[in-house]
Amino acid sequence: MAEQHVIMDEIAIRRALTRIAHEILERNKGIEDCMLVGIRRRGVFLAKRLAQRIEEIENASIPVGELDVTAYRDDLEESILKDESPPASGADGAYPPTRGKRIILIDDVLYTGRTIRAGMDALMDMGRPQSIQLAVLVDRGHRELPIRPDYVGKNVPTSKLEQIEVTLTEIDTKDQVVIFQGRG
Ligand SMILES: O=P(O)(O)OC[C@H]1O[C@H](OP(=O)(O)OP(=O)(O)O)[C@H](O)[C@@H]1O
Ligand SMILES: O=c1cc[nH]c(=O)[nH]1
Repeated sequence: MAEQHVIMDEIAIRRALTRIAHEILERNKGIEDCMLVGIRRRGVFLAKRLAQRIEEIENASIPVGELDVTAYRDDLEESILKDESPPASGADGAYPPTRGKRIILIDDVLYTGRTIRAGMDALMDMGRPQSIQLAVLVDRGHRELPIRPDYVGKNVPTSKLEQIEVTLTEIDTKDQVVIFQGRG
């Protein structure tokens, strides 16, 4: 098995999310009209953790939505029909209203930017938001589209041969970010 290096442990992930929660509040001057939207799958858990921290800091709740970008990807042989799979849902399965919201889109890793492009298209199809901001736990560079994050847990310069893997306790054994040599 390829050698792995831990670049963020549980404590580092926790601190990064706490910092991002404060940055979101500072930039938006609170949470009015704000909504967190996590990209499935791990972005959703990060969004829920951020919502919890924001709630603790502000003593007010912020809506959380889930986004499945599969139908909007540009790397599928045959795109799944958009109306066959609903792109988004709230934490309780209901569609959250996105029109007019300041949306903070959340994902674990930002690489080429293609997932985020798909996410923005999905959001636009659901109703015109006031704005979209982007929060990621790790930015590893190598963008193929003009997309940049507003909030970053950790910038990790990488080669294209390396892989970043984020694991979260909600679905994995531990909270951790590792880097290893992949297939590029
Ligand atoms: O900027 P990009 O080049 O689009 O890469 C980033 C995406 O890649 C990963 O998802 P992946 O499709 O590998 O699936 P996973 O969530 O199951 O890991 C990651 O979770 C991001 O969503
Ligand atoms: O290294 C990478 C690239 C894209 N997505 C990941 O999760 N890791």
